[in-house]
Amino acid sequence: MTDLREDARRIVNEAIAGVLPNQAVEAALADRRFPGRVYLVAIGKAGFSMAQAAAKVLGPALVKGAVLTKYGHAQGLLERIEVVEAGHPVPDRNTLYGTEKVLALVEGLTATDTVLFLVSGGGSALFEKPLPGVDLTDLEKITQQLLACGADIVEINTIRKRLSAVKGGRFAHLCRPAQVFSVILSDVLGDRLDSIASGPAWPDAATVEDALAIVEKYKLSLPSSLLAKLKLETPKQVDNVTVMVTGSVKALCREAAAAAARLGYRPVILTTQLTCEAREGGRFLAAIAREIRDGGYLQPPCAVILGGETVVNVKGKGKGGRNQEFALAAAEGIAGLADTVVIAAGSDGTDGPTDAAGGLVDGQTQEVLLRQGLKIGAVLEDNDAYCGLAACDSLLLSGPTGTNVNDVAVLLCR
Ligand SMILES: O=C(O)C(=O)CO
Repeated sequence: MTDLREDARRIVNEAIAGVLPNQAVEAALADRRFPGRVYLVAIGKAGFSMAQAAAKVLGPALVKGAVLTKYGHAQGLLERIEVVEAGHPVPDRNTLYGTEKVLALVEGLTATDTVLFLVSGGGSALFEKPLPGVDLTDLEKITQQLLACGADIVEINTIRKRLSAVKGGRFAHLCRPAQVFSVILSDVLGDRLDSIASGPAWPDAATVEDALAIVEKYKLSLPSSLLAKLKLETPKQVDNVTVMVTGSVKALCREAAAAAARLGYRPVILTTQLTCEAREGGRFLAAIAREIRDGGYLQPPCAVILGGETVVNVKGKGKGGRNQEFALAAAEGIAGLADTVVIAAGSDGTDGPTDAAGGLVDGQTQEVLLRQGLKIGAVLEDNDAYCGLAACDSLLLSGPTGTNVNDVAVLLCR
């Protein structure tokens, strides 16, 4: 009989392999002919693999390009394409440097030129030029507040768009008169094009009122200069863009279900739209495990799959990410159960500001931590899931995967 933990790893690895963007980008470009010169811009955590796939299809038709991706996400050099790594989730100097490179690339194009714009999640932090009057320190401070307050990605990006000269449709305007052909790997539930990477080439659906309501809801502290920027309307029309969306958390969950079935588990995808507090998600999945062990709901061997993007309200000083909090909370809920594991992973391989993708726990995890004097409740209170999971050898350390379509959690019962 195979090891339950190994099965969980395998299911997640195979699910991620099934949503790598390479094939989708190749398919999107295979029969497409662009009339004039083609310039490539790829932003986001999957930027390198998307650019690599596109360059392979375009061959000599590609004049030049730029990739802006997160530190550690470049996988080598690409001919005629400059690769810049930068800060994520908080933008840094390299973000601004890389963005200037991109803007130089699209300056002075003609109406027959095409900007092939490859977009993946993470692009908001990696592609940024602040509006005049906003500086990098302002962006760092507001990003940190937004990430810690429990706002979801649509809310976070509603604010980001209003402080930026490239987000919320403004990049598409800067490419004019060239046409923009955009291939988008979605990491936003419902595939909202104005939210994925803050929609550099899509009109902003949010209004000034929406932005101010978010400031009020989360009691964000902003200097009056930034508040004034939030009151400026973003472009509501973009007329030089064609978009193809590829990949999503739904596909990730379907791949996980198929991988589980191959290993002999009965798979059930419970939802692909989980957006609650991460630890609540973990507790919920643990409650389902208990139900299964009580003889209800599903017969083992089974795999219960959740997909989505949970949030964390950061109150402590520890280190972690939403998938790590999810897994650790689940460990408390499944404590003492035999033949039960929970794995929670970000498909990009980097959960929160850490080098871990998530966590993998079982019915013994809580006991192992208690023997070291660590109580799961206290670790979660300090938002220190990384250290908690490290202490019981339960971190997932895959490294960057080359894709980014949000998160998956799997409960395996045998
Ligand atoms: O805005 C971003 O960068 C995200 O990760 C969501 O697409």
